[in-house]
Amino acid sequence: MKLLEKSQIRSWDLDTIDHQNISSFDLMLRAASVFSNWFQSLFFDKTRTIHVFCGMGNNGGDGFCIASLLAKAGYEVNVYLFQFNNRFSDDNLSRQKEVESFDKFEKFTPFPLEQKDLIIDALLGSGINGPLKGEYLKLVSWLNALPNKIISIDIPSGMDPDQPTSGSFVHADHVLSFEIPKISFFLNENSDYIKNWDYRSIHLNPGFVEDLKVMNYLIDYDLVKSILRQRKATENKKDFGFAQFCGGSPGMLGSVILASKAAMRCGLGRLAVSTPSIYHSSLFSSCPEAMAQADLPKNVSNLVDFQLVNEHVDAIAIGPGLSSAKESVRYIDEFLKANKKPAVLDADALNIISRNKWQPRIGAYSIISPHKEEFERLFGTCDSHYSRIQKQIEKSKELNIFIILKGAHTTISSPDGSCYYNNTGNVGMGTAGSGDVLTGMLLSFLAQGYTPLETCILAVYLHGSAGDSAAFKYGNIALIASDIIEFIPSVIKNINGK
Ligand SMILES: NC(=O)C1=CN([C@@H]2O[C@H](COP(=O)(O)OP(=O)(O)OC[C@H]3O[C@@H](n4cnc5c(N)ncnc54)[C@H](OP(=O)(O)O)[C@@H]3O)[C@@H](O)[C@H]2O)[C@@H](O)CC1
Ligand SMILES: [K+]
Repeated sequence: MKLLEKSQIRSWDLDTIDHQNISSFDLMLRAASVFSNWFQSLFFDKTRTIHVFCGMGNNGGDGFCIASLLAKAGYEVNVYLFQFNNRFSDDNLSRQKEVESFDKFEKFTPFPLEQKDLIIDALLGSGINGPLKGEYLKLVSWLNALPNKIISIDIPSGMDPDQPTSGSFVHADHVLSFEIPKISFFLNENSDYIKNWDYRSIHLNPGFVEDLKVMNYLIDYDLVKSILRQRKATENKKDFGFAQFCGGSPGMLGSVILASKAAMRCGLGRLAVSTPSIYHSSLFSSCPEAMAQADLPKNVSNLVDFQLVNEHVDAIAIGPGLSSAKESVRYIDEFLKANKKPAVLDADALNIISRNKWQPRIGAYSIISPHKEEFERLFGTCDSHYSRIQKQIEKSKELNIFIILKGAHTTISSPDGSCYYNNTGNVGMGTAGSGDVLTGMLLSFLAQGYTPLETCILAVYLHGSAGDSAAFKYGNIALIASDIIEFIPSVIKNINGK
């Protein structure tokens, strides 16, 4: 799904008014009806009073319109207008006439509310320009200290739709965004405050967004479904890719097993594993589907000759459990020199690259999947998660690589400067081996012939979804990496139908 910046949302709004021959006044009614239906499906108990807090722009106009619809639906509704200057939007002024009465505040003073009552936040929407000022600040601090449930229209008031908010904003319990979610819903800076959000279409002109160039996307079910291929009955294992996984070192076998199993569960045809031979029997007992790489003449510490590998495999993943021993450094050096195949680099491969400043040697269109610490070792420290994402995009362009920055909302950056936000996954996945499972999934899709971008999208989304299913069964405290693998089959089957 395309994620639009606030200026683009505004243009979409105007384009719809133009193309659908609808007035902005009527478009507001459409949005208010959508909100009101959604609200009634969630909060059907009509014994609680609803307090609608309206600002002076169109978000406030939505508030008046929604208050009138909810009153007609039988709710007890109180409306408040916060008029901190004289610049009303036209539609706001018109919609004020639809409610029987409202209290007006030119300066904010606190007033009592019953704890069980609900608050609808219609103070400010996507028209925000800069941090909250003056009376709004006092009002929002008061709202945030109340025990009442707050439901925001379009966006929590004060929140910047495109980037982290430098001031304060309403800490909403629920948000209904119009048409599409806002970019800022996926920023780590906001994740403690934006838990229950949803979006509903208000039927803005679809043609506008089809042609619109955007730099931000949300990875959603429809996108993943459109990428995941159906198999033909006549295909066989040779059609599903041959992958090479290189990793493991003394004491570090687990990552090899987790990655291998995850790779096979994502539909890989054949998998060869390069790992020290002392581990081959353990690997076979845990993942009999994998082949272990025999000792080859030029092996470094029982690893593999990349020139030779390149002739046979469709993709390589390298790094998990490799250690940063001298032999592993030589191994990565060899790999960077010789590899010609689509590749995934993770864990110790990234640590070795950052220590030796080999970043410019990473092959074009490779995928790297660092977590925050690995990322900062590679590219330097950042003072916020948002600035880390900006650097991620910049480095993808500069190095011509795909970067998966793992975290609460994993982001994928592509060499063309676009950024994909993921919304699956949970805190329970921050556990040993979870990243190895992702590496195995990436390797699998890459070897099956998906493009690097498709590979990143599929693996990141499905990894998070499998983690969500695992957390549903085991809880996010008990969840371990093997549980994620347990649920890969069902999440793929749910999407692909096969
Ligand atoms: N997209 C769509 O298709 C549709 C959108 N719709 C709705 O329109 C909403 C957008 O409406 P909008 O553009 O009128 O702006 P809005 O958010 O009400 O804010 C403007 C007010 O905020 C004030 N203000 C600004 N910054 C401030 C600050 N830092 N601190 C304090 N005040 C600040 C500003 O004051 P001023 O700058 O004039 O001093 C002005 O009074 C959108 O969110 C959605 O709800 C639907 O009705 C129909 C379909
Ligand atoms: K709002």
